[in-house]
Amino acid sequence: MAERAARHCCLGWDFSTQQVKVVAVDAELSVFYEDSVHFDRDLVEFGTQGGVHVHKDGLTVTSPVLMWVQALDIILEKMKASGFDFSQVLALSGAGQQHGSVYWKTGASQVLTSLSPDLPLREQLQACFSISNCPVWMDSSTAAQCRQLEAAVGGAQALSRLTGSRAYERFTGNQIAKIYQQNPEAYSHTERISLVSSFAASVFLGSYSPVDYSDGSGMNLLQIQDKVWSQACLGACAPRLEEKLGRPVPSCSIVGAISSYFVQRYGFPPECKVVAFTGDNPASLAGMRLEEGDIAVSLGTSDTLFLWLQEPTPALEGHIFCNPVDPQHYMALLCFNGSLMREKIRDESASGSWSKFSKALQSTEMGNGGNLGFYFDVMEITPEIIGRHRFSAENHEVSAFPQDVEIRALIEGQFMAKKIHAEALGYRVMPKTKILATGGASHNRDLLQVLADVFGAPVYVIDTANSACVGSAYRAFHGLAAGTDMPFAEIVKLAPNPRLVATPTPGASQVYEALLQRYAMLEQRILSQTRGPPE
Ligand SMILES: Nc1ncnc2c1ncn2[C@@H]1O[C@H](COP(=O)(O)OP(=O)(O)O)[C@@H](O)[C@H]1O
Ligand SMILES: O=C(CO)[C@@H](O)[C@H](O)COP(=O)(O)O
Repeated sequence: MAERAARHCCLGWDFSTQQVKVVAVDAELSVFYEDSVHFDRDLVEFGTQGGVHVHKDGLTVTSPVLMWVQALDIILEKMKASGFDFSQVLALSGAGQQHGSVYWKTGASQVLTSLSPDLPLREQLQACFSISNCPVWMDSSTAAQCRQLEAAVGGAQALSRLTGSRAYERFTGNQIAKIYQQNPEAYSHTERISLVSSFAASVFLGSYSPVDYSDGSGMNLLQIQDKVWSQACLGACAPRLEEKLGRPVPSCSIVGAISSYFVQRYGFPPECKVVAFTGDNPASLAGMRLEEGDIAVSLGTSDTLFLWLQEPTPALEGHIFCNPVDPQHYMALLCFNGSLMREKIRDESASGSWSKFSKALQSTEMGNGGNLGFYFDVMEITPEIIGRHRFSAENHEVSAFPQDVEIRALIEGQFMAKKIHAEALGYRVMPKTKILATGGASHNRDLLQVLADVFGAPVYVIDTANSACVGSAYRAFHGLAAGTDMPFAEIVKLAPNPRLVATPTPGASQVYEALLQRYAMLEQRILSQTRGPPE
């Protein structure tokens, strides 16, 4: 058999809600290997749906930490079986679903540093966690802790100025506060708290990895301008929290060399560097190489919309994070529920088939004959609305739509909400605006056509929908150049340009101008009905 040519590369990982994914990117920035392990399908023994367990209260949402560990075992074994040459890996980095937290039990660091290469990780790490089911970003059970945190720092606006966001239920500080209040024993037996991103980095390092500034901005604990933990926030959440979190680091830091476990078991070179892992949205920003004026839309388990910002402008809606590739800058992010609702409507109205779902989008007209819908089976994040609400062209609430109309109402509604809330943050579509789409649903061209029509801007994709993985591999290359002051844009200048996949249909702006106004008005109507009169 011909010898495979050596191909130096960096690996990019993504520990997202529904799967663990990896890509290998070579020195010319070409992706030459991609793999994934899907939690529901490949790890059925954990019994997750969409990668999570929704608890009886409908608010608490967790994922088993050992499922993530075992997924890593499986994907590495798959790579080995395919003949992947680990000896060529110069560096690796990765991403994690944001806000989720992992609780390492006292003594776990000892286990991490002395893993035997003869055994899988799952067998050796199973006693290492004081909480086996980790709170994840879909959890909305910490309203009480959010109010406590805001009160402690002088209100929602003050917290937003400090940490980039008002208190959000899914943000890690509030989740830690709940664990401390409801399970103080487990909290006191915890020696380290990681984000999903820094947990994954810790496994590769064989010791605790610090949290990076960008993912750390999703905790309601980090002062985003000073890049230090806020003592007021730490104190409001739980005692001795600073020592359990460790010191945060710039996102492009090399946090160490890979653990000898991976060298001996898989053949990584001992000098392979681990670059700080970050959140999946910050990693996607890196993978999509955003430019000023562009807007990125990630259509994954969650839908997110993000922008590069020079200056932070924290508000009561949306989030400001430290920028993952430029320590002087920031990014804005809005988060919405995404694919799980699309899948539900696909199952109900398109017999579970994406191609029938697409046909419904093709056979219905822009503007849907004036029919509008809001579909939130679980509490929406931006804004907080629950339930399904359908309106006729005359703004009368109706109980059902024909199947095709239902599908278009869902997709137009999801995209109109994104445009309205991005504009509330000050974003404006400009003549040179590009929309960069990524995530699993960006495979669907009919869906991207609606996105182009609603926003009135062209939609582009990069060659893989896994921008968080690709961005992680790019960040690993950037980490290798640390110390040379090489800007990230210089590192990725050879990367393939995004491809145009949809341009606005003529007449779209007239149709959606009116519809957007109605959507915003109806959204306010639903909000005032569900929230009741102002206090
Ligand atoms: N053709 C398609 N049309 C619409 N959605 C799709 C299509 N193919 C996959 N998806 C959606 O992509 C989702 C997974 O997206 P992905 O970005 O990989 O998720 P995550 O990174 O959050 O685990 C699936 O839940 C599925 O609903
Ligand atoms: O909560 C947020 C962002 O604030 C989510 O975007 C999570 O980061 C989950 O990401 P996916 O698994 O959907 O990519």
